[in-house]
Amino acid sequence: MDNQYPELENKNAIIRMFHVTKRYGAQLALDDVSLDVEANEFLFLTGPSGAGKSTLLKLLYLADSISEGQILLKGMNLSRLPKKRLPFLRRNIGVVFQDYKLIPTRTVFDNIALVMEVAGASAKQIKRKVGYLLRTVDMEHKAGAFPQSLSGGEQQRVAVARAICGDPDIVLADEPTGSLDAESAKVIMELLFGIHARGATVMVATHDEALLHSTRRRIVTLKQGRVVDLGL
Ligand SMILES: Nc1ncnc2c1ncn2[C@@H]1O[C@H](COP(=O)(O)OP(=O)(O)OP(=O)(O)O)[C@@H](O)[C@H]1O
Repeated sequence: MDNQYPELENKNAIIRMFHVTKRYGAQLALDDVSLDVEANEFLFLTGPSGAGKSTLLKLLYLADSISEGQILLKGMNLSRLPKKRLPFLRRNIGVVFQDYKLIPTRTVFDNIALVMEVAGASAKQIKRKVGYLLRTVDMEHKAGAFPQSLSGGEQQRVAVARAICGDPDIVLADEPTGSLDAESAKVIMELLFGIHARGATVMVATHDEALLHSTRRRIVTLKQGRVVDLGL
């Protein structure tokens, strides 16, 4: 394992952040964040607007690079990862965004199938898996529809199916219920709890006070880029 901090060895952690700082120009988005996430944990990330929640998730799904510090994902140091290993690592991470980010020119079926297509799965494998996922998120009847014809809750159900299509070990969700009504939000959270129950590590960034009050799971709180409560 490419671990610069052997004194902090934690064999159960699937995500390890050590003194991570992220700057956008002069703006400090994350400030000396250290955080371990255990394999198969379900964890909430919260904090006021601008606290750094999206930035933290972005660093984990490799959409942005860190300014200082280290991140180990499944024991791999992201700063030292050869570029050719990036696609492999990305396939192990499913991402759900607040604004769904479905591809407008592809059908529901094809949006979900994309991850498997890229990974080189056969048409038969794709049909079986996407069919199963469509049933799981109760969207079988909309397989041929295009995203713009769906409600927000339906689009988010498709986005969750897409996120888990490649059987990722880690699912990162950034305000997945932020633009949904209470009933749709509940469905999305149940899907995420289901993914967790099947073995994935799940991190959910949210402002949703009702959700946070009703949970007994770990809540990590950020404020102005710093972790102010590890929720342990
Ligand atoms: N691409 C960027 N360029 C410049 N500044 C950025 C960029 N992305 C984020 N920031 C800044 O970094 C800080 C953290 O932003 P971030 O989006 O991570 O917060 P957040 O906790 O997710 O907020 P919200 O709950 O409003 O989504 C903010 O001050 C933001 O303005």
